[in-house]
Amino acid sequence: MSKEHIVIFDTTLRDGEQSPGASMNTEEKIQIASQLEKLGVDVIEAGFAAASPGDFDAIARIAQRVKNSTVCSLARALEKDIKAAGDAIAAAPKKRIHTFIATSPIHMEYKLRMKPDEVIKRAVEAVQYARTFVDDVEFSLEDAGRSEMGFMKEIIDATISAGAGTINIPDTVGILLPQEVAERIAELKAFIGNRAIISVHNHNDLGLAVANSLAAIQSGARQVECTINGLGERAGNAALEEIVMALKVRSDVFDNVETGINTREIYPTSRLIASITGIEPQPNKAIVGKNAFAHESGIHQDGVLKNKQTYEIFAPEEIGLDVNDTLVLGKHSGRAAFKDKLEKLGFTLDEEELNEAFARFKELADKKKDIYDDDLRALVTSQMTNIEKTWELVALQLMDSTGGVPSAAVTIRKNDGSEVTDAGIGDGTIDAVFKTIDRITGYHGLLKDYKVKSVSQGKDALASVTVQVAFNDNEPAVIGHGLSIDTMFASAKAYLGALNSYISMEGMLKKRPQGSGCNV
Ligand SMILES: CC(=O)SCCNC(=O)CCNC(=O)[C@H](O)C(C)(C)COP(=O)(O)OP(=O)(O)OC[C@H]1O[C@@H](n2cnc3c(N)ncnc32)[C@H](O)[C@@H]1OP(=O)(O)O
Ligand SMILES: CC(C)C(=O)C(=O)O
Repeated sequence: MSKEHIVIFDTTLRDGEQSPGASMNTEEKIQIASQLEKLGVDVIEAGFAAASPGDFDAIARIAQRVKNSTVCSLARALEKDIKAAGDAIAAAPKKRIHTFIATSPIHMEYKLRMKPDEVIKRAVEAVQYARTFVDDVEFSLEDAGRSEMGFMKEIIDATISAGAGTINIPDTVGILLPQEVAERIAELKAFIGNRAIISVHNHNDLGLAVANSLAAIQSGARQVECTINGLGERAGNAALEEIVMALKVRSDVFDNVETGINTREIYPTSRLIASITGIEPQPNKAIVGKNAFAHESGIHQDGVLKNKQTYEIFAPEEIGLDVNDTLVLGKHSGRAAFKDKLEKLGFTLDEEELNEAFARFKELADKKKDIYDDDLRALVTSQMTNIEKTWELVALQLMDSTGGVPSAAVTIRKNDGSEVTDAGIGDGTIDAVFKTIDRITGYHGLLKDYKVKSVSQGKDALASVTVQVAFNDNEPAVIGHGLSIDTMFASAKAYLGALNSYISMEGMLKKRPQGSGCNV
């Protein structure tokens, strides 16, 4: 019996980016899109072209780069959004416009302030206009989970006739239970038949997004929208890795369907997203959490030592988690091993990028005894943020004593080659560093958030610092990342990263809510 294909529609770069703090810059998005293509996703929702010039640019560049997956942009049911989407994806060999409008009574009355008839008319016009750009148009009934069945059928009928090939039934607020999803999708499948592919897009507000997606597949949905690590607005979306592995591990139940996902790329993709967004999956997260294959208790360990299957329902290798990876990188490693390792971790670098990363790896290996995979991920992802370095940290000297006044001497280099040194005091050492940088650069930053985490293991672990700084009262905070084995050095780099990002986007900031800068 030939199996039916489940279209895996990844929206990490669109809905995933709607997770607070998950904004990614263009270079990072391109890297992620390439990895999603390697993972084998059918559709990459690369962003919302009308949202900002930065989003448009990222989608356009992904459209030029990605060859095997369909590149998609979201668009409201508005001419200007659809035009932006169509223009942004124009270069892609396979392209889709995804247009949507809300269909629930509460959204139509209070948010859109439109009558149901107007909503249908707008949806039809949107789909027809989208078809002037592409053959592949998806229409979503936003808040379908709270929409009336009769009205959904009416708008679905009209939009299929207007040219939509995929009809998406999102549970936008994550309110449905698996049984309800199963019944609703079965009824819509009977209504739609083979006129369009039924898709689902489930949010995780009650922790049911994956269960609901699987229930939908059992009722006839043939596209699932999902994100890596379950990122997404509020409590997130259905996690791609959980859906795909559930389909695979329980192929006895899902015996009539298959996906095109190369499951061995799941773990590298998850790590790439975590290191770029700084959002780690919770340790007990299914499939990709740090503890997903850890056996802590004696009885379990005993069982696993005798036969792994006593407590493991699939082998970690199936998701590309190589527990026996014996390739150890250190100061004596060469380019070949380095490149091979990066490829295993999901990075595809061109020659110039590889040379730069290799030089930085050697510098790190001189300072640090053990280089872990997470060190390499941090090293490469920080390099990918192609923000022009207007200011670069050269040296940092700190003085702090109990009861004394913390002070910092900072030397930074401007992009014209000139170096400036100054010293200042502050309420703490970090405050002293940031204030001194302000004095030298002439900017005044207000620190909104400061986070430090250890990237790998051991006393010489890399410190990764993320700051959010507002450089102007009227503008939102800018993100900066810094990486060093010294926490204060990493902090200064993160602050300069945010400043460099702010300077490079000064003109654009009024349109774009958040930037991301990185200094290593
Ligand atoms: C369920 C989802 O996840 S939908 C995707 C959500 N993602 C985003 O919103 C991220 C990108 N968004 C943005 O950058 C901005 O909201 C923009 C650029 C799209 C719009 O910005 P603004 O023009 O300032 O509008 P704002 O965001 O304040 O309000 C949204 C407007 O779109 C309207 N709208 C919402 N959905 C739709 C739709 N599907 N079709 C048509 N109009 C819509 C709202 O009714 C509201 O209109 P109003 O201003 O006439 O009341
Ligand atoms: C635009 C749609 C698909 C969406 O993100 C939602 O309804 O949650």
